[in-house]
Amino acid sequence: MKFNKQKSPQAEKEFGGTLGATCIPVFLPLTVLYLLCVCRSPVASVLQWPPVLPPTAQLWDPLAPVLILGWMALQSFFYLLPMGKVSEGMVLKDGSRLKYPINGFHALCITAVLLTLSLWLGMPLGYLFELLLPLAVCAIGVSFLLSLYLYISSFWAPHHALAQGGNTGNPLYDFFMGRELNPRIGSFDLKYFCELRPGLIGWVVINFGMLMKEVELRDSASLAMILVNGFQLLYVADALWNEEAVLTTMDIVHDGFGFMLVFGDLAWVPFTYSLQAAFLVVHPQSLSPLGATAIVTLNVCILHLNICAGYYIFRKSNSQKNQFRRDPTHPSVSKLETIATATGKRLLVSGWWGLVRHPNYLGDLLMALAWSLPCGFNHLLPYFYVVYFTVLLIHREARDERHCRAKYGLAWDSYCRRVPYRIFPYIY
Ligand SMILES: NC(=O)C1=CN([C@@H]2O[C@H](COP(=O)(O)OP(=O)(O)OC[C@H]3O[C@@H](n4cnc5c(N)ncnc54)[C@H](OP(=O)(O)O)[C@@H]3O)[C@@H](O)[C@H]2O)C=CC1
Ligand SMILES: CC(C)=CCC[C@@H](C)[C@H]1CC=C2C3=C(CC[C@@]21C)[C@@]1(C)CC[C@H](O)C(C)(C)[C@@H]1CC3
Repeated sequence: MKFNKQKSPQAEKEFGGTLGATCIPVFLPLTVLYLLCVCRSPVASVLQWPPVLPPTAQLWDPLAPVLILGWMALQSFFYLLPMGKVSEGMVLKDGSRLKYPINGFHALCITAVLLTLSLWLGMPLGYLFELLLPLAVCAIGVSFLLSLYLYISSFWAPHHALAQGGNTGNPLYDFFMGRELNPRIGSFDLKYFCELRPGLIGWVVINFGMLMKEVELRDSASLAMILVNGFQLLYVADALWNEEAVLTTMDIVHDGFGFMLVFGDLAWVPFTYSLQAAFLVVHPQSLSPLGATAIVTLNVCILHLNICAGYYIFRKSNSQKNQFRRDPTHPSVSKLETIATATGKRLLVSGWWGLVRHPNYLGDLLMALAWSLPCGFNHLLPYFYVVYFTVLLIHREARDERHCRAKYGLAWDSYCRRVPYRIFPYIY
């Protein structure tokens, strides 16, 4: 294959352009380490000054690289096992479609069996709490190395395999955004694998490790810890159960595979999304009889908020769009009102996608809130996820809006007139 230095015509750079692409890879890894330190400090205040810094000895453990590389190898092995069906992705620029194994849920189940077995063999899973910082350091290191490999190898990819946004010719920006859309080693799809396997399953394993640490320290798991573990396990199991739907998301269809996604998948998700569980290990929510009644009532409300409101909206809207994009004639979506676009694709303007322009973000945000509430109201740290996620989704919605306006032009404008609110009905 020949060396490809061709650039795509690029209107405007995203994420703050070259400056953003230079600062974010420094700032975000430090944020992960900082949050992990804050969460185990007694005060657990993100606003604490001077900030809590870890002694260098706490950043490294020789076990960490073994665990991270072993984990990646184990999940790659599950990915390659001939289990589950094979599905096709969306049509690519050259008219072809890639094939993807749909066996993520199998991988989660086998991981659960292995975890149970290791518990039975007496492995101290609670030790993951002590290892969090060195594991995060290694995951960050792996993210940099993998992104570098992806950047270099993308020069051998054919021009039609490059992502629209990540080949501007500016090395820092392209390294950050990702040049190639679907980098593969043989039939092994690196982006699809990283998006759903090592980080997402790693997140629930870390959560479970925090639960075991709590059992070690206080002989039983708290209600708050059980709720956080349960909600987040539901989220991850749902993502893997509906794995096929990820093939119509922005990450797979539009974004290149560069540092932003690699680091997001391998380091950011497992180590910041598990902050609530790690926080609860050091900051248990004490329960007086009155407090217990209030907490149980609150938790019933949280359960409803998470499962009935958040999860329902999130799942239904994602599945509706996925079904529509795969087969608009399917009985579950064929009666929905749509508008035509010049590209031949249609846009849904009724059903969930007629409520707001991103109903799936609304559901996701409601769930995010439900994950933090069990941690009480005395600290900001457990609410980090809600704050970060709101910012991420508002920014993501704006990016998607720009892409869709460029793709669909006037049809997108008429969709916006029909469905004026972006995420929150009557608010935003
Ligand atoms: N937990 C986390 O950290 C994160 C979770 N998420 C979740 O991932 C899920 C996927 O999100 P994301 O990939 O951002 O975006 P979407 O899955 O919403 O995909 C956006 C695309 O959907 C298509 N689309 C938009 N409107 C319509 C319509 N009316 N009718 C038909 N198709 C439409 C367009 O693509 P086209 O027309 O080309 O098909 C658009 O580019 C969401 O639930 C989100 O909450 C996202 C980011 C982080
Ligand atoms: C701050 C930073 C580095 C941001 C990078 C963003 C990534 C963390 C997220 C971009 C899109 C994501 C998705 C999920 C996880 C977070 C990232 C990678 C997702 C896999 C979570 C589970 C959901 O069910 C999902 C499959 C819909 C979702 C897809 C998008």
